[in-house]
Amino acid sequence: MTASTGIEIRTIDDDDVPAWTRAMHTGFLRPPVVSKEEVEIRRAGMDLDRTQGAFDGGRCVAAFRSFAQRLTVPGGASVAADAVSNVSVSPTHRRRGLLGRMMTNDLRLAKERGDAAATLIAAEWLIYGRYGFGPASWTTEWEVDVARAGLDRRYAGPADGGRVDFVDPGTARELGPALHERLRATRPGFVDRDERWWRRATGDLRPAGRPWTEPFYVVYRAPDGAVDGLLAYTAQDTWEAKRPHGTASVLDLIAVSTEAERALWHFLLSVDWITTVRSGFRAPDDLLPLLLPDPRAAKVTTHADLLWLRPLDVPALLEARTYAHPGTLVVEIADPDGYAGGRFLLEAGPDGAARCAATARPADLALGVGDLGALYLGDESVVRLAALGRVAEERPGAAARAELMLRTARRPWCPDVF
Ligand SMILES: CC(=O)SCCNC(=O)CCNC(=O)[C@H](O)C(C)(C)COP(=O)(O)OP(=O)(O)OC[C@H]1O[C@@H](n2cnc3c(N)ncnc32)[C@H](O)[C@@H]1OP(=O)(O)O
Repeated sequence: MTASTGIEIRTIDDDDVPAWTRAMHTGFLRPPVVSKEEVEIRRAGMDLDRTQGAFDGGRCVAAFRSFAQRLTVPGGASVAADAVSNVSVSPTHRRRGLLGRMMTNDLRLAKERGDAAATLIAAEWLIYGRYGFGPASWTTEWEVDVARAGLDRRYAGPADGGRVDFVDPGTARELGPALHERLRATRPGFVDRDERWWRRATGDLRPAGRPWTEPFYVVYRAPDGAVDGLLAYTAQDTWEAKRPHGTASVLDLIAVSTEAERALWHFLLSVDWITTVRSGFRAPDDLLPLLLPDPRAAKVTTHADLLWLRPLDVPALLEARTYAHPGTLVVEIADPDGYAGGRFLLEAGPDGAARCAATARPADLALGVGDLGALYLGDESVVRLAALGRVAEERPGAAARAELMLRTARRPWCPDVF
């Protein structure tokens, strides 16, 4: 095995973008071809100061980049996060520490910038724990057997006076951002979507070399005319022995009210010729199964971790969110990388707001920084981690108390893969 010492890691410049993109494709098992058009599209979305490449004798063999992100936390505030993406090391150069070197550089700069946390969507479970990331939100995908669901097949639209309409991609691009912002302000785990996100999702920016299938876009308007829901889906038209066996796959379904959510799911589940609906990656406690008369018609096809979170500033993080129960807690955080370690006093008031600062008081709980990442959005159970020996209960009863404070009524959900 060759050491990584002869390999230069540096931020890239404009001339490196084609080679960097090729290196990324190589690690992601995509054909190692890069068109001029793809370079232009990618370049426009990259912050070169935050884009690293590894170069072996001038050849780019690894890619890594990060970007500024807002992450919604329990209570609806958002924190500045360092979103890590496009991590790819060529198979010829794997396991020589290249990812480790690029991650170290990136986290150091994120800490210097004052980001509260780093985030990523992990390709594999075993990669990122060593860098202090923990799985902070999970996702579930269902496949609904429409015939079994028991919904009224005579459905002719929302009964609440609202309406459901198809819109063209341009209208989806116009209406989507404001709707998403309304939802993002209420749902922990959501991350911001920029203009590029909407342009890509609506076919206005198409990465070269990958086929584009125009989705159907549907909006739900409440009785007062407000756009409260947006659905994007593709459909596959399949027949067997003169019987329709179509599948609809949800790309995005965002809604700010139960009525909107119900209307959009009911609409999709009543489209003629569609016998199977794939939900896409939803929150594990999504309403979908329980909207069906027979929830067993919705079969779980994926249940997995999605958003991983690496705390960088514990007081900033713990003060940004709210708490379901008032209380005080002293947590001792171990962070071998030195960014977020220490002992902190968290004091949550009856209004849910909290103060947090370093303290010399004895710890109630001791845990690693990655486990704080897993607990932060309220999804993981302190008691469960204590049972596993990952949270040490230094004061009897502290785990149960922390559980009451940290858990959220609805589970956090990140609908975006970045
Ligand atoms: C946020 C994202 O973009 S997720 C996408 C990640 N990319 C991919 O999965 C694409 C295919 N894989 C790759 O590109 C690479 O193998 C990477 C990026 C996963 C790892 O890069 P490498 O440069 O090989 O990692 P590096 O050598 O720094 O590994 C550091 C440690 O992590 C371990 N590790 C790295 N990847 C994995 C893995 N997939 N599974 C288990 N352990 C891993 C290494 O064994 C090493 O452990 P050690 O220090 O105990 O020996």
